[in-house]
Amino acid sequence: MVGKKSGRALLREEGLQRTDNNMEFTTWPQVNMINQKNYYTDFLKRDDQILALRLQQDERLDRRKRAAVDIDRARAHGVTEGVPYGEPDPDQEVDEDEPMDDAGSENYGSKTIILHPGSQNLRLGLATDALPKTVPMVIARKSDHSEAEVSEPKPKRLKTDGPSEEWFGEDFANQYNAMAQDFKASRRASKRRVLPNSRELVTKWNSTTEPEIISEHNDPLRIDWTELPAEPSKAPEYFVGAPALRIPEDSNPRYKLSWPLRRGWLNEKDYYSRNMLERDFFLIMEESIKEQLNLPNKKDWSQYSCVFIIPDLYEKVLVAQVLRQLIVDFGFQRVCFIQESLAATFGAGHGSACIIDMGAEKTSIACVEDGMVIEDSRMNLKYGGYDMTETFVKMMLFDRFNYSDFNLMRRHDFLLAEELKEKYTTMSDESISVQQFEFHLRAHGQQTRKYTFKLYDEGFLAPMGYFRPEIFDHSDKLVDRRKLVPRSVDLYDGRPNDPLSQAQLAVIDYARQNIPSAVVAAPTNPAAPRGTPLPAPTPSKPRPLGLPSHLTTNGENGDTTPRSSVAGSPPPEDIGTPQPTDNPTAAPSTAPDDPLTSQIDTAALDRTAPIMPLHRAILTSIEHAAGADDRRRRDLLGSIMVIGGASKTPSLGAYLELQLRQALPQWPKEILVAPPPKDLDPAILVWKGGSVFGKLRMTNDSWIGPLEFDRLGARILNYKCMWHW
Ligand SMILES: Nc1ncnc2c1ncn2[C@@H]1O[C@H](COP(=O)(O)OP(=O)(O)OP(=O)(O)O)[C@@H](O)[C@H]1O
Repeated sequence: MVGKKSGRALLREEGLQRTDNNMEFTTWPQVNMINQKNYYTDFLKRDDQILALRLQQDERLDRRKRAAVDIDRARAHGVTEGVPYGEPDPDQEVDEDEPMDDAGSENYGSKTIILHPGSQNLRLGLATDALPKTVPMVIARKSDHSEAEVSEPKPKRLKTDGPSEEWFGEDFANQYNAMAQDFKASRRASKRRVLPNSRELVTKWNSTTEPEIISEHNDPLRIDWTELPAEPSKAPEYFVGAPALRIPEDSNPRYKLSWPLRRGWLNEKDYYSRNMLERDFFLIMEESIKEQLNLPNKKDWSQYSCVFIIPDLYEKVLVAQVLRQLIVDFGFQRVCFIQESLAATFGAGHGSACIIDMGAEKTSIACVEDGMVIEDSRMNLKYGGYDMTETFVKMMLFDRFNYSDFNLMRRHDFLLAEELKEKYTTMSDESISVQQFEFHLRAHGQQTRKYTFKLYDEGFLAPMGYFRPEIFDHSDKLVDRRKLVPRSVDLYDGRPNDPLSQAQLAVIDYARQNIPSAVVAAPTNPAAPRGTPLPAPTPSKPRPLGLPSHLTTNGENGDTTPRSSVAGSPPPEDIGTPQPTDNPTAAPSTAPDDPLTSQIDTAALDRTAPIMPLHRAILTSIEHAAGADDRRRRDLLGSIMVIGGASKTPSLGAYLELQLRQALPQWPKEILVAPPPKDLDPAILVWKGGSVFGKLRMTNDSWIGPLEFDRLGARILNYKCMWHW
């Protein structure tokens, strides 16, 4: 047996046993292995070891002590005055969700500011206000040129000579004609009268009718342009909000307009430095609080709390920066965050709903149940009211609109386009026929021109773009994405950690397969021009509408196991940690053990604009929320609520309902699309929800104060968000 051991092993054994010189084998202290059976630690397992929870506990104790002192004082006062103190009923529980207005001597919400920034509009107000103030989310800064002088006209003309049918390229012409044909067919099918030459009537009239010139004193509705001092050097450095939009194009000095938020992201395309971009973003809010809420002195802001409303699929880097700004620079007493969809349910007073928020440049969809956003149902589609405006203008120009110089980059043209869209787009096909309208073009320093024009189906086909988004121009939606603002990554493993959902992955998958213009080439291949589609992904099997796409996203490998929620215990230092800015693509592209990110190259997320037809997206979101639970599916299908400014297009809800019913014929009676209750303006519903939230007692748990921020920085969000941060 001994002979079988190697000589070296024998020597080692012998050496270990030899103590004949009475010396230890090593002077290094020997640590014995811990017996795993008896091993125990409560490190980070008790609430009192977590600063955020400890402070919260202390605050509660303080409040109780103060209340006890108040009661003692009231009792003593009662004795001296001879009026007995009315003891509270000990059996009566305090309703944590009850608004705080009754809680103190002063009106609680009057010192809470609600901020909801959007791509086009910032909404802000005090929690006690019935309605928010709406400020265009734009800033004008002194510059050598106006924005229209330095950028190409919008809608983008691919060809400027030749007939207007060729201006926007063959793709647009084909899609527009196909939509018009389908519309004609559907009108015939529903027994509506269709005249064969309607479009010819429109193009003929528009191409031959000249505008009428109206002298300034005969124009009753002149624009109030923003006035500038006669001496250019005394002109203010910047203007914010509506006055910025009213600065004449030819002003001296020139001003250039910037929109720091685009498509719900920071606008990296129009800025050259992250500092400038963030400075403008916060400056618009700061000036608006000063002016609109009448709080000119920043020192007073320390008495105010702030509820900040963020998208459902937010970017951690931005939220972390907002927290820093609100606490450190604005000096608010405390700050809390709430997601848009959840705020919408608060505003509407519903516990559960499927919220479709159609804004200017993004449309978000999420299912909310019992006060929680269902994580895997969240979607953020990059189209909205602006895409519809642009498409409407394109369609009119295609049909020889007599104001052929239309350019949405010019301030007065942008405002005019918004006006025409609000007046003449509709999704009710009853009102479609060749009709004559007029508008006034009021440009600074020029006489007013009155145009008379004809419209046929353009006002119907433009909002149809939500259901056939190939017609929208997606070409510049991802230009310069991640140029300035890096993606958030986990501090420990360096993996991207912004929230993502199965529903959003399904959208990206759809866009890659079906909408080539939504996909841009990988930046690693410098030879490929922007806008070149990615190499075609493996073709997926056609997916019928309504089939749970969470079962088909992995479908390539036959894995049809439903995914569990993304939720899990947050990594301890999981904050919006930026990675180096100059190469986003340097991020580890897949996270093999994360079921979500392992499905897709995460760098590819930035190269695909999430685009999907609206009705299809809603069903996909609901499928991810409901899974195999039919009761939940039925509930969600019956509580679809369409909100946001772009949802105000007449009859959009009814048309959407029809599309959903056609897509899911097996659930005809369950599907219900409703506007917000009580005639609430759909554009301000989210803000309204934020104001309700700001007045709830329970929000006390999500407030973040300067002390907590000082100690933990943005990591505090791990403990203070109502959802998995
Ligand atoms: N009556 C109306 N009819 C059609 N569209 C409208 C109407 N009123 C406003 N809109 C559109 O609503 C959009 C603005 O909506 P909203 O203020 O909700 O957007 P936002 O919150 O600024 O943007 P986002 O959600 O994309 O960040 C604009 O495109 C505007 O043209």
